[in-house]
Amino acid sequence: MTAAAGRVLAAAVTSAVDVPAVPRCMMDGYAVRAADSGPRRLVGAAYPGRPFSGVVHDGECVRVTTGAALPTGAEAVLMAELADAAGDTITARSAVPAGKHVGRVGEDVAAGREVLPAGRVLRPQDVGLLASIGVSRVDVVRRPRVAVLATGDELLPPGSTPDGSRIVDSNSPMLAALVARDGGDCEPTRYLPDDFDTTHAALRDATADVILVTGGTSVGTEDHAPRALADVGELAVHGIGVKPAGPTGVGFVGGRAVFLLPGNPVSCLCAYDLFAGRAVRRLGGRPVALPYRSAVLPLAAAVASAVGRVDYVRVRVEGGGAVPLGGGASNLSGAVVADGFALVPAAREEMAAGEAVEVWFYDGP
Ligand SMILES: Nc1nc2c(c(=O)[nH]1)N[C@H]1C(S)=C(S)[C@@H](COP(=O)(O)OP(=O)(O)OC[C@H]3O[C@@H](n4cnc5c(N)ncnc54)[C@H](O)[C@@H]3O)O[C@H]1N2
Ligand code: MOO
Repeated sequence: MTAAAGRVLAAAVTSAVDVPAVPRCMMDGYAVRAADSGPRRLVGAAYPGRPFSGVVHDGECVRVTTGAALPTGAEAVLMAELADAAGDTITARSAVPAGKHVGRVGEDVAAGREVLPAGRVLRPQDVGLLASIGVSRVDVVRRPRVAVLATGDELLPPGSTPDGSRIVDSNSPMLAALVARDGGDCEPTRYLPDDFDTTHAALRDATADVILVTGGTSVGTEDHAPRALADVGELAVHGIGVKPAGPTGVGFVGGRAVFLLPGNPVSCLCAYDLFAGRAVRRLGGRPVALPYRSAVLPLAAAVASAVGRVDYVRVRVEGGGAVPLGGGASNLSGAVVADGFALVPAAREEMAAGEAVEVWFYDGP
């Protein structure tokens, strides 16, 4: 069942049983009849899993520990600290009303109650609760499989040292971490040279639910992905009013969603978060909205934008304000020092210092 934590429940779970199944003692002490007063004779003991087999009558009591089934006939538990024991005679220092320190049947979970709805992302305590009602297997939504096709003759796989004009692929490990966060599973990255036929074949042969292509999305002579996708499937969108991430493309091959993510690492991050991540989350049964907590903060400085374009602005939070950071789309360090990002709406040409802006925090929900 531990493996179910973090997964999305496919169907609601209803409890077939009461928890607890019997009235239980909530304190260490003595199980007594409430109407009874005066000294009581100790007639036995009950422990969790080892109930008292007799019946408690007036003038009697049974030693109990927390979690023991309340013995038949008993109505309350007298806490050990409130009792004086002299041999087998137990005297209460104060009255014990019926029901005192007794957990009722089904007080945790009543039989017939829906304990977890479909679509729930299972938390550790959910898994524990499922175990407590005797459920050892649940149906969960399959994790979407995601293929990453990293294009570029210049790329060296992670683990390499940058070598002159050859750079180390930073997009794939970042995407694998983003996909894992969103409940998907990335296949090992496929490295593709800047070549139309290879890109075309890789798109045609991919079997994953979602295909992420990084690099080669723009209009350069070596940018083959848009044409390859248009030829092998459908290029529904190419070029969006978002900066960075302008060359992003979206399409399909044989019913699989394909996202063309720009090679510049910050653009890749932005395009994944604003577009591809939604598909991964949706296919895995999770909420599609950005998985980031947000807060409305005043901008510490003006931000220039353009009408018709959404700007993805990395910000640091300082003194309660959002400080816009510079740094281009090719410099991932800008997104590393940022606490989060703000989006300048398409209708705005700029945002002024002091204006309230919604900041999405990279650190998560
Ligand atoms: N004439 C134009 N040139 C460019 C335009 C444009 O509209 N007209 N758009 C610019 C924008 S915006 C971006 S973003 C980039 C998009 O480039 P591509 O998606 O075609 O990506 P590449 O050219 O292959 O690479 C860009 C840049 O990113 C580096 N890169 C690529 N893959 C990775 C990776 N896996 N890990 C790390 N870095 C990677 C690559 O080496 C390049 O430096 O195009 C502009 N040009
Ligand atoms: O997507 Mo590009 O990053 O605007 O340079």
